[in-house]
Amino acid sequence: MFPEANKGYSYEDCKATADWLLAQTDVRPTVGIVCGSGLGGLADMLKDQVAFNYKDIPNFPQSTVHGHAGRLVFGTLKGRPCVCMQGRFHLYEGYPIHKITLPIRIFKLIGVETVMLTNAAGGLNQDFKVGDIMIIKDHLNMPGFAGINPLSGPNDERFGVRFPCMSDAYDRELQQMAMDVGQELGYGDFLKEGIYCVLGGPSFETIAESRMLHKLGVDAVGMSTVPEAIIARHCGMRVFALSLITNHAVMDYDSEEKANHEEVLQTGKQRAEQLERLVSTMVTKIEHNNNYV
Ligand SMILES: O=P(O)(O)O[C@@H]1C[C@H](O)[C@@H](CO)O1
Ligand SMILES: Nc1nc2[nH]cnc2c(=O)[nH]1
Repeated sequence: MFPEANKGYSYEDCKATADWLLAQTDVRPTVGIVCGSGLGGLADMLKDQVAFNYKDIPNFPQSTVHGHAGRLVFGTLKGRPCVCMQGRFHLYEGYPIHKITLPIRIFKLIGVETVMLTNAAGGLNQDFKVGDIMIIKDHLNMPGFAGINPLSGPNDERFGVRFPCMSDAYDRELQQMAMDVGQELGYGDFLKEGIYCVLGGPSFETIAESRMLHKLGVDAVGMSTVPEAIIARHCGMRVFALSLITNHAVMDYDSEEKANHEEVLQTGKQRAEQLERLVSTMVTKIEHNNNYV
């Protein structure tokens, strides 16, 4: 009934990868973090690290993008057991969507309860500045409009239901926590919230595309995160996501600005410290069983 290409990984495949990882480390993470472009420094915050190169993990794809190291790092963050993807996978790398999101199901099977996704994105909201951190409150899944959804194909109820709700994709308590922590840390001036739109990439947006997305109410545009959020919600994990606004999406034919990956990585470096502090402080406040203390 379903074409072979749409089948993805079976529950047993995912379990085999999860069991392989659990046999190599005593760390039992309840928080899983995904580092966006240029944001891999988040993984370096973990203490007592046990790290695996993606090429050594059964079933894992390889990172092909500059700024994505390709390591899965286990460790503790201020005493809390965490796992961190230092590098993620994107549709434009040529991977089928099921492969991109495989690590999120592995997170679930090793005991992760809360997923924290980070990305680099182009700002469409005219009030946003380069260097702003946007807490994602909702998304537009553009590839999904064309049927490219990580849940397409047969559904395995051991992960979740056939038709998962997405109106609560981004946990409101965690959004509030991020705002509170950001205020406490003095980040009020550059902490924003908004709607993220995923496109397939790798080409950046034309002016017409950026204008269209802006009219649709999109605040930031990127090439990731949404498939991961869908898979995480499908299997019942809480999701928090943020975008670092690394560049302005060009919306004016007179503009000299040109989006480029070097600028994206450079902005990541400039905001790395604050982003790391925001995420690590949040982790210390996320208690086992997803309570916010
Ligand atoms: O992995 P993220 O979404 O942070 O990466 C963004 C999108 C492209 O991969 C790249 C463009 O510079 O950054
Ligand atoms: N699609 C898209 N992805 C990005 N990642 C970082 N900046 C951008 C951008 O301007 N557009």
